[in-house]
Amino acid sequence: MAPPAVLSIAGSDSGGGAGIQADLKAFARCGVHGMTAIAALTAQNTVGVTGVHAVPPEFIVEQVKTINEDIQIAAVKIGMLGTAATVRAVRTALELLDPATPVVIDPVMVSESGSVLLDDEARQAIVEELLPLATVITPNLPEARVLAGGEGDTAAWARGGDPSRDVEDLARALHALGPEAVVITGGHREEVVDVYFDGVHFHSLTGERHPDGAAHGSGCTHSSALAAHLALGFPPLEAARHARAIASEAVKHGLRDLGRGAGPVDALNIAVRGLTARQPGATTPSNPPQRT
Ligand SMILES: Nc1ncnc2c1ncn2[C@@H]1O[C@H](COP(=O)(O)OP(=O)(O)OP(=O)(O)O)[C@@H](O)[C@H]1O
Ligand SMILES: Cc1ncc(CO)c(N)n1
Repeated sequence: MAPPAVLSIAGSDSGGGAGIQADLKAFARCGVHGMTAIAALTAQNTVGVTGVHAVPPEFIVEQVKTINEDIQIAAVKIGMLGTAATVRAVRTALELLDPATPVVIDPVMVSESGSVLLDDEARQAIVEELLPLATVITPNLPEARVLAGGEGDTAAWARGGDPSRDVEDLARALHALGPEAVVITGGHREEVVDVYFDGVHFHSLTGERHPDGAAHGSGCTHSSALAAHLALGFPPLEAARHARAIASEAVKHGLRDLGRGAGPVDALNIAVRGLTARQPGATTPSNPPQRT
């Protein structure tokens, strides 16, 4: 039987650390088939983002429509969108799907390197058009502060929003915007604790902190792993626990030395697997693929 197929609607990170590229690695890590509708292109490396190129809204819808005509979409993860026109296209695309499809929204605003990835009109459009359709939303703490209305613009992210609101207060405010559950991720806190709120109960999702890891793409990995676990049939709280553990492990194995800036997470532990393959005596494929 084919594994569940999970769709990421998100931006491309040309450096391979975050965005669609991280999502596909997280899907593979979780044992689901990954599919993509690319919503924006970034020219990006570990140091920063030098350019963003929007995808025509009709083509975002077409990517989702074409997948949906052929393959059963078991869950959707939504990442970087960039503009309000893109947000509206994603809303149109979601309306094509079975309404029971779980939707995880990672409201990406700023890259690890500090570049703004969402304009202010788009932030408002996410609140109005997408959050009410979400099964789970996964803002980090500064994104939660901005979405909950403590600050007027996305650039406020860099200032950390309004620090006077505690995490539970923020989770309540975000839940009131319509998602079934809220996970405020903890990568930006002293203790890396993800806070889960389903409208009734709070849960603290704890685990080790890896201060020496590499965290570019941790949020993308987390939201994709969460969507994958919903597709695999886990209830949202359990899916959030697995997602925290997988993101944390990906940070621990992160490729610190890859570039000059914030190194990417490594959900597949590629570095170690590469070393293993280069060990003397390691098995080589008996039938290597032929170049044609
Ligand atoms: N240093 C760390 N050690 C362990 N787990 C971590 C660490 N940093 C982040 N995580 C985990 O990674 C997940 C993503 O959290 P984070 O708050 O870093 O997202 P983000 O800021 O959106 O990420 P991104 O860098 O992609 O923008 C969470 O489950 C968080 O607990
Ligand atoms: C494309 C893309 N999506 C998300 C993030 C957030 O890490 C990023 N830096 N780039």
